[in-house]
Amino acid sequence: MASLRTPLSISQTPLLHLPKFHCGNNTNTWGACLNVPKKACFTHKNKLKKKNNVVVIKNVIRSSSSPSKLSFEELASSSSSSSSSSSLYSSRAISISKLPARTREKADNADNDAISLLHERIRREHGKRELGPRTMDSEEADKYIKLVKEQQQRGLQKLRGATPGGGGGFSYKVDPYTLRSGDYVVHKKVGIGRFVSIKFDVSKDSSEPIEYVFIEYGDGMAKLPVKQASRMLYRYSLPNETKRPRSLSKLNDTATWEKRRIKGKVAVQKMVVDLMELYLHRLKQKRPPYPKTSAMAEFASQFPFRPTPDQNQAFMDVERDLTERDNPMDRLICGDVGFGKTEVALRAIFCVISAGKQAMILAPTIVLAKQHYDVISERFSRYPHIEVGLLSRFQTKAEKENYLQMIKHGHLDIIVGTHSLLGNRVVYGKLGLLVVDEEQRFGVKQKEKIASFKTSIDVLTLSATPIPRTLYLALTGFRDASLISTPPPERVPIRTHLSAFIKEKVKLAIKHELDRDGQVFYVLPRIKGLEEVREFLEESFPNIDIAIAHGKQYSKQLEDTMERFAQGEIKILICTNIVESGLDIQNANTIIVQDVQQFGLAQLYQLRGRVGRADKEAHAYLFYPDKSMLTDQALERLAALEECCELGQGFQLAERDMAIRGFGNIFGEQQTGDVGNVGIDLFFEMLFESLSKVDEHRIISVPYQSVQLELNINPHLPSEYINYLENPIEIINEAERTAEEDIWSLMQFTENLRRHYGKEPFSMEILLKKLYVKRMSADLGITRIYASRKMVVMETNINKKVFRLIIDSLSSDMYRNSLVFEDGQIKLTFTVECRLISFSSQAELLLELPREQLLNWIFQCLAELYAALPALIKY
Ligand SMILES: Nc1ncnc2c1ncn2[C@@H]1O[C@H](COP(=O)(O)OP(=O)(O)OP(=O)(O)O)[C@@H](O)[C@H]1O
Repeated sequence: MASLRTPLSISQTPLLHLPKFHCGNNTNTWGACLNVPKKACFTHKNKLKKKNNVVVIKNVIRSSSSPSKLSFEELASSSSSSSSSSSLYSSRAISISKLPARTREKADNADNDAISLLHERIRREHGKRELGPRTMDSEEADKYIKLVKEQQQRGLQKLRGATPGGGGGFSYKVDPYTLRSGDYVVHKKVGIGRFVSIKFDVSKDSSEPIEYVFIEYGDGMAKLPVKQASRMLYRYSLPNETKRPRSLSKLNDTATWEKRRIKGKVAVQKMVVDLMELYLHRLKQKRPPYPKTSAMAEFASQFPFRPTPDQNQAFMDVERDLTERDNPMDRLICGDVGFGKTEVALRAIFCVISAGKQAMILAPTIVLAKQHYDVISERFSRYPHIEVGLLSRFQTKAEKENYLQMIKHGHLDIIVGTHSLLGNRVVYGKLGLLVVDEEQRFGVKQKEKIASFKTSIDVLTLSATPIPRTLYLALTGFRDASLISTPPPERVPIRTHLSAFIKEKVKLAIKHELDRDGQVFYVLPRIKGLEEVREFLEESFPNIDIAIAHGKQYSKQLEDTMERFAQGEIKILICTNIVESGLDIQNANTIIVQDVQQFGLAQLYQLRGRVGRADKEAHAYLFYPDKSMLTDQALERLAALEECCELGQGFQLAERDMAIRGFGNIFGEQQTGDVGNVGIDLFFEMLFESLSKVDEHRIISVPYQSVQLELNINPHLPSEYINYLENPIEIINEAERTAEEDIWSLMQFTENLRRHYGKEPFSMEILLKKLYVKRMSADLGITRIYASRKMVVMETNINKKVFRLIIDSLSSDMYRNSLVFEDGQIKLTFTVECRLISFSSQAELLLELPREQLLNWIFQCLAELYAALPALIKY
């Protein structure tokens, strides 16, 4: 007892200043300061200098028979019996979890110990995302995974014509005859090389010459029979991408490539898991389903056309999202221009506002917003109680203010507008649905704002040329998507004419349209040339009404012009791409685009889609100034547009666009690096492989308490440390409790402990490691760990495929070579480690090994295995 209470020598060390504690009446105090010997491993030198507070540390009340050293178990178990005494000093003592929350800091002088390294690694490899308590049970997870897989299959089928029931129909391999000299190619077994040529050559065992593909590698030339090459070669980058690999692989060093390939595979797997978890997170947001009413059926029956089968499917999908699911909808309606997406949105709006909520329609341009407003007002005209409002810059300040008030107080049911609706000044009383038209045309900040809506309200996105990422998400099944791939009946493909600009051609085209009493769009990439065109056209067609429209016009003027064009008074509209998306004027069936090379592919596709929206044959004339002035990229784009002239080719076009612009646009920086490692086609093959196996790579954690660690280690904590801890029992209990919670809580606990008491003594480190081992085991589905002869055996619920993936994720060859999986057990053989720890005995080594060393070894091994977790779906 005396030793417990004897303060440590003052002369030996600088003062240890810890936060000031006030003691309860029954606690013994040691006085104002406590000095700790320098050699005591738990001192925290750097901290000492910084802190100025004076410390009052309480002593633990213990009976005189208390041992000077307590084992962890003894401490923990004494907690219940000593709870009364514990309460004596716990009322004001600081619990570790209540300490200042600078939890991400490292303990200054504990940087290089195994626990700190594990923390660093977990933060690096698991990202900032903290897993938190898992609320999803296996059954729920199964349901979602099934959903994702179904969507994935539907998406793939629709987008690429894959056969149902499998990923068939895909081939990422390249046809060698399409390669150009200098193209980078990837051979799955050898790595990245540069295509040289295809030439006839004689093989070793035949005199007949056959065709070979010659590929240059870092250390020589390889030749591959064409047949084999078409099975083994992938493109490194897309045909129009100029991306170069860092280096060429070497024929004599396939191991380096193999490592790179496996690294790529694991990265892809992690990406899939990330997407999956994001998706699941969204699915966990709840809102009550909307009621399904007869009024909805009545509203639907007022649609003047017979819906196409794809429209019907989209109606059903959306209705199901709203009325059957209890989490907010985030659905993409992908349909080519003019295929009838608007009606899908209108029915969703009806459903939501019938339940007393508001709906907001966000359009990329004011012209389009106005059109939506007109269409909605017309479609809802039989429901006079439904208030529709358009918020636009055409309004005066007072009008705007009035609208904002109406929105806020829920007096407007449907609000249409541009991005101004996303501003902070707009306060919604009871917003239930957001419809976003052409999301890709909004800026980054606006997209972020839109994304922030998605967790709380239903969002429906309409898109004709989906941005690559959207397309990709839809394709992978992580976003709900309905595809409208068939046009309304009687639609005729738009005839596209691409040529150099000739005034006569322009005149002829316009005359043809005017002769059939139609209207013409004349589009330029900039405002500057509009007047010049007007002069030319007024000269050519003196009796025809011609007007100019662009975004910089005085708002009222623009509104009037658009109105008059919609009414058919104006026959030729000379404009910028303000008419780009969504505008639906059925009588305008000729569009002329001058300086076509200055538009993006998706833009052009949209522009072309302004015509041919009824049953008349429509024409799109795309003029460039002179072919010699076009860049290769521009030519490629235009050729793509001319090729995709059939109805419904918007998706192919989006893909082409994606190829032209490069994959950096779809993936984040990290993924771009991963793509760079293995090349785009192999990356995609891996991606789809990983997606199709998303349900196989699941890890099912086990309860922490069910993990049996049969190592028989119960180290005793030195009495100095016990005394030094202001509340050892509570601290020890808290350690166990945080370990039981999750790894992040345990990490936080350890860091706080170190921050306040310095690096722990060896025996405490061992105790902590036991907790980490149990925590990591529980997360990895390991239920029992024991030593058997030369092995450590870990009984687990994982399957062979998961084990394979874990092994692929390991960064250390040593563990890769010493781990095997057999009959539900991961076995860690001793031989490799044996060298490391210089043990020579051959038999029963593990039993002879110091227990602490064995624990360290297991700790390190689990830390390695743990790095694979981000690549696994966790439940
Ligand atoms: N099933 C149908 N049969 C005939 N016409 C239809 C059908 N569905 C919609 N339409 C009409 O086709 C035109 C284009 O429809 P809508 O504006 O909904 O297309 P969209 O997919 O939104 O096109 P965009 O991407 O250009 O905005 C509209 O005039 C609409 O009334």
